[in-house]
Amino acid sequence: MVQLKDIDWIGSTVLVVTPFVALYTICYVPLCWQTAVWSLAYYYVTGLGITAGYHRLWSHRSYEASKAYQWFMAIAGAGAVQGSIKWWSRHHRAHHRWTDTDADPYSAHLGFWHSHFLWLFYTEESRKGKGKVDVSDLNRDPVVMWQHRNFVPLMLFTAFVLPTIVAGYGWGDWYGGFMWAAITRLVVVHHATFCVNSLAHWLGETTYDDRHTPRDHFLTALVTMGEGYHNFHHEFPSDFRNAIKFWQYDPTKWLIWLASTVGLTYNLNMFPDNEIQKGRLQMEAKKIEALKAKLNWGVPLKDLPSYTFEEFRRLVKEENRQLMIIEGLIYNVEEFTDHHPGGRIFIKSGIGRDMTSAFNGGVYNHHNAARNLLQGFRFGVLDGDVPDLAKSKDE
Ligand code: HEM
Repeated sequence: MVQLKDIDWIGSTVLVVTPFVALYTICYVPLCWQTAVWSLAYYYVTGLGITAGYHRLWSHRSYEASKAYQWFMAIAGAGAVQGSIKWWSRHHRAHHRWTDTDADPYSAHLGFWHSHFLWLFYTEESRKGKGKVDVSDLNRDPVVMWQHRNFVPLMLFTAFVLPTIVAGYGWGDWYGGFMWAAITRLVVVHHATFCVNSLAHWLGETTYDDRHTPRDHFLTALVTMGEGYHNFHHEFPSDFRNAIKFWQYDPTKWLIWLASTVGLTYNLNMFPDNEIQKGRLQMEAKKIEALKAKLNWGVPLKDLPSYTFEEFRRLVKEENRQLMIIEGLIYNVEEFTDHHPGGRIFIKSGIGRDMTSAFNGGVYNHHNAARNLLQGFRFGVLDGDVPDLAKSKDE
């Protein structure tokens, strides 16, 4: 049960109030084209600061980067108002290590809205002791520690002051700059990032592993700058990519790769393709097995009774059973005689005999359809050999 003292009142107020301000902006604040372009551009800058910087560089160390790139990402990410790199990465590593458990800060098992943003309402105190992870590398990182120490003024400047003064000095739209490029842009970046923890655990395919909730979906990728191939990401978190196909939307990967062509990023980590394909095929095989289980494949061989040839003949002669032998198995064709696509006569001629040769080309080489049908007619397993006289002739 959540107690009042467990609530982080400042963070919660910001999270609740900003969407209403954004709604007011959309309805009543005029938007000129320069501010529209700037808001969109700054949305990408701050969003990529989170996905390429906070997430793939610092939380997962999936690639390395020059100092200039690191400073840029640390400053850009601060403008997304999602805590410092150190704070963010600690929670994110806990999320990966303890996915879907009580120690997962944004466990999808606690509901869509909990994983989307309600988890942020709880104070640090109430989360203490849960999901411990190693962040010693971050503590040693000078860029990360500088950003952590100076986070509040840096965040206020990059999230609110910078977008406003660019629009103000640039084309005289101080009010629009603040309402659109600062507040509304921030709300969109917030909820886009939050979708990685909520939507990406609800919508789509479990392409590589279905033991946990992360899923792959194009729509989530679209709103999260490519982070929507989340099943892949949880399976191979050290890979700098989230999408591995060229046609899948992953602008974060494109940026990291582009930066590598001019030396700003390097050592881009990719999980061996052989292992990726293994995971994918295992899941495909599982899906096929589930589909197979829905079909009737006949009585399993191990459950069939055994009959000697003499017992088989007695059943045919004395009890008038419509049985024939094909490849060591006895089939009851009683119901099938009148439906045989090859005609009644051929089936009748096989009763009480071994028709292996005729069935397999001696008379007609049957297709898969016939072999599948046969499974439904299983009657028993033949114990021993068939006398030559009872075998079909090729005619
Ligand atoms: C229970 C056993 C059998 C089953 C389930 C079965 C099933 C079928 C099926 C589904 C076809 C359609 C084509 C295909 O799928 O290959 C077919 C065609 C045919 N079957 Fe059978 N069959 C059986 C036994 C036999 C036997 C013992 C003979 C011969 C002695 C025979 C002779 C033929 C011939 C000649 C055709 C071709 C018909 C045509 O296309 O004109 N079948 N059978």
